[in-house]
Amino acid sequence: MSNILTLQEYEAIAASLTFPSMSFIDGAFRPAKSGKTFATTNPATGQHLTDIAACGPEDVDFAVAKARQAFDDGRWSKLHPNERKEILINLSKLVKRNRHELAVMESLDSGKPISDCENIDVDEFIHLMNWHAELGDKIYDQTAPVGPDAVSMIVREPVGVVGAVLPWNFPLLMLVWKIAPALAAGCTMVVKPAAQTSLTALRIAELAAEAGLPKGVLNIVTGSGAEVGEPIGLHQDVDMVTFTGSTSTGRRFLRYSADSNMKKVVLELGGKNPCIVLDDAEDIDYVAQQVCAAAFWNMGENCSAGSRLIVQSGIKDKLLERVKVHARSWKVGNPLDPQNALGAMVDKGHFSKVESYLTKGKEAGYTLVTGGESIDGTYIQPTIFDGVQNSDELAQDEIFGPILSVITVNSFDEALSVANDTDYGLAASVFTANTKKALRAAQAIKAGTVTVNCFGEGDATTPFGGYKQSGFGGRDNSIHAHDQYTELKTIWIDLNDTTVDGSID
Ligand SMILES: NC(=O)C1=CN([C@@H]2O[C@H](COP(=O)(O)OP(=O)(O)OC[C@H]3O[C@@H](n4cnc5c(N)ncnc54)[C@H](O)[C@@H]3O)[C@@H](O)[C@H]2O)C=CC1
Ligand code: BAL
Repeated sequence: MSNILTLQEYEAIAASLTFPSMSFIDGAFRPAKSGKTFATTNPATGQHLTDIAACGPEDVDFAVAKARQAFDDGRWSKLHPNERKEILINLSKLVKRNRHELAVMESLDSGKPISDCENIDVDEFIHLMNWHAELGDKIYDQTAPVGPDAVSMIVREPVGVVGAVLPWNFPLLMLVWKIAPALAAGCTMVVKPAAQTSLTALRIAELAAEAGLPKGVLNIVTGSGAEVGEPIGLHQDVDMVTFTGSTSTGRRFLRYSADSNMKKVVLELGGKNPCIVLDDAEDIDYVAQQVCAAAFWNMGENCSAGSRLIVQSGIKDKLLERVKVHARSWKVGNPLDPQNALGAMVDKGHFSKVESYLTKGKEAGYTLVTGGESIDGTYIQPTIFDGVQNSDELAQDEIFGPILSVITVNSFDEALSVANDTDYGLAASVFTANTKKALRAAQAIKAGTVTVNCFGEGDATTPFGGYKQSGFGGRDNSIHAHDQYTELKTIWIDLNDTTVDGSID
């Protein structure tokens, strides 16, 4: 069943929305202790949406204290797993009930196309919250094979207070990737959404309270990276940080940990992901469609975007013809119009960054296959440059926009070597009719996810994260995400009936 409404219906919802504007700490909306605010605008129209609490270190201290109290007194961590499950499933139901409001809020705040907000961000939120809620009371601990004279239990315990620092490209999705497994494991949380896109996280916290989540368990602190992200990273009473964002900011979290309490750090970082198409790939039209999805989905504002097309010379011309046709069918414009597949870039700063690569591509003299223009200082056309060398800036930098670089290779081995010639290692796709080559490629490519004859990121059941400078310390999604929010404890019981003086009882 389609959840998509008409443009007019979305505009009516947009006109009726009230936007949350304060941080959510200890079960209540609160202004920043300093009283400061910052404006949040709709990147597609420039319309002012609301002023949001510009929190600082003192608000982080307050939120961490409340999360610590909520963890230590066991109101969540010691609740029966079954009861935690019920509350998280209630939250999932409430999101479903409010799905259109959340989808519109997400689209207005981020510039993302409404059809994606509905069919991906909101739908996945509902699914992932349910999936992890259901997992929470189905994970068994273990005993170790220690022989007849002892019993050794290996038990999982929630890590404690988890800080989550989020990006702006998938505000709802990255929120649920972090909070669903962490809450299901029994942790309490202090979450910092990206300053550009704080609205839906605040609304989710409100819905979580309505679902029965106890006070202090999920706290949302709004503000900048320097004023909120850094104090979370450096906090002595935060036990773990999970971060999704740029590799340079991820690096800082390792330093914050080293400079504070050696908190556990999990980083999901950038990518410059290869999409390999070999000469023997079948169904070229489908391959072209997938190449475009990899490059242009979410305006290319996607860590797993397939932004390097590594194509074997024998199939290249035929493939590019079809890729060009598909790229031109991706309509760009008003994010609230369900007909549009690409919306606005998230803000002016990011728009300028991406636009500068259009200029660089033209100045470098690459062949412009399609696109190449920005629109209204807001949108970027799906763009393809052919003739790029893998060592060039366009092929090495994470542009985070709808710009595809085409790199031509002459052999399978060259394709693999070019694919791995990057600092990143998040995702890759390979298209070939030869199963052995597909598996050899999947083994050889240093990336956390390799898809064969399709583009994708896996699903709730599969771990997501990176090799090399794309990730560190763990994986989002799947049972492995749950693991990262727990500590392993060994409990050893000696069964020998010996007393202190060595005699048998
Ligand atoms: N892997 C991914 O999913 C993402 C990658 N990026 C990449 O990063 C580039 C820059 O985008 P940004 O928004 O600047 O990314 P960023 O990595 O700086 O921002 C992500 C989060 O980190 C916070 N943050 C920023 N500086 C911080 C600091 N010093 N200490 C603690 N937290 C801090 C931000 O407020 C935001 O919540 C993009 O063009 C893109 O290439 C951006 C967002 C997501
Ligand atoms: N592609 C989902 C994760 C991310 O872009 O950050």
